[in-house]
Amino acid sequence: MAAPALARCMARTGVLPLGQAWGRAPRLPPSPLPAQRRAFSNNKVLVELDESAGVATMKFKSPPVNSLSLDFLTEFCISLEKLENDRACRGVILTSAVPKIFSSGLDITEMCGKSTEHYAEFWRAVQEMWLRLYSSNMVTVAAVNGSSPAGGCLIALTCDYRIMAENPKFSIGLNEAQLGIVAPFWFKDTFVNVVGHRVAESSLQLGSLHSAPEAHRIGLVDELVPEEKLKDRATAVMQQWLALPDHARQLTKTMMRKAVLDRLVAHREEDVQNFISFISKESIQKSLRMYMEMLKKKKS
Ligand SMILES: CC/C=C\C/C=C\CCCC/C=C/C(=O)SCCNC(=O)CCNC(=O)[C@H](O)C(C)(C)COP(=O)(O)OP(=O)(O)OC[C@H]1O[C@@H](n2cnc3c(N)ncnc32)[C@H](O)[C@@H]1OP(=O)(O)O
Repeated sequence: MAAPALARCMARTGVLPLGQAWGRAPRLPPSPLPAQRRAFSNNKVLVELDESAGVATMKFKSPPVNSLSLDFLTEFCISLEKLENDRACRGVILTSAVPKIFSSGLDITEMCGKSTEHYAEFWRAVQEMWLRLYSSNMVTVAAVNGSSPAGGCLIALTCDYRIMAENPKFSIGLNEAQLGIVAPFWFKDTFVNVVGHRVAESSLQLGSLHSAPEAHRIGLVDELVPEEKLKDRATAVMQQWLALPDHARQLTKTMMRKAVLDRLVAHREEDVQNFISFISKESIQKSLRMYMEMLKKKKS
C-alpha cells in the first residue's frame, strides 16, 4: 500500500494495517544464515539491516531538518513495522542522515491552518509512531547526532538508550512551552520515566533545550561521545543489550512501560479531540505562526 493510502487508513482506523502493536509473540534469535546486509529505503527513512548482527539502522533523511510530517511519520511506522516482523532483526539504532539535525520535532506546518480532519489524521500518526516505538520488542538505541527539540526529543526518549554526540551546537529537550503549546500527557510520562518528576517538571515548564553536557547531567541522555565515535558506540551498546535473552528483556520492558502505554491506548480518541480543540484555538495558531516567522527571521 502506498504511503498516502496508508495515511488515510491510519486516519480512519487509528492504526497501521500492517500488524498489531500489541501482544506480539516474543522475538526469536535470527537463524544462523551466512552474514548478510540488506537495505531498504523510502522517501523519508533509510534502513540498513545487518543480519549477522541482528541489528538495523534507521536513518532519518528528510531535509532540511527531519521534521515529523504526516508522510515522515507514516514512512517511519512502515519501516519500523517491517523490522518488527523480521526475525533477523533484534535491535534498531535510530539516527539521522541530515548533518547537525536529529529531528526538529513535529512539522509545525501540519499544525497550522489545516482542517479538523487533517489535525485528526496527523495526531493519530504521531500517536502511532510513539505507540509502536515505545512498545517495540526490539532493543532501540538513539544515536543523537544533531539537535533534537520537542518531537525529536520524544523519539530519543522513547528508545531504550540514548547516546548523544558532544557538539556545543546541539541541544535536546521538550521545548513545547516556548512555542506556547503544551506537551501532551504521554510526552510528559515518557520524559518523567527517563529523568524523574522534579527534573521533568522544571524542564517542561521552562520549555528547556539542554546542551549535550546538561542533557547528560540530568539523565536525558545516557552518555556523550565525540561525534566520530557515535556509530561505533551505538553498535557496542546494542551488542551489550543483545547479549541477553530476548524474552527476559522484552517482558521486563513491557512491565516497565505498560502503564504509560495503556494510558494512551485507553484515551486515544479523547487525546485526538483534545489536540484538535487545542490546536484550533486562534491564540495557539497565532503563537505557531509567530514561531515559524521567528525561525525564518533568524536566518536573514
Ligand atoms: C492540553 C493539551 C492537549 C493536547 C496537546 C495539544 C497540542 C500540542 C502538542 C504539540 C506537541 C509538539 C511537538 C513538537 O515537536 S512542535 C515542534 C517543535 N520544534 C521546534 O521548536 C524546532 C524548531 N526548529 C529549530 O529550532 C531549528 O530549525 C533547528 C531544528 C535547530 C535547525 O536549525 P537550522 O539548521 O538553523 O535550520 P532553520 O531554522 O533555518 O530551519 C530550516 C527550515 O526548516 C523549517 N523548520 C524548522 N523546524 C521546523 C519544524 N519543526 N516544522 C516545520 N518546519 C521547520 C524552518 O522554518 C526553515 O524553513 P525555511 O522555509 O525558512 O527554509
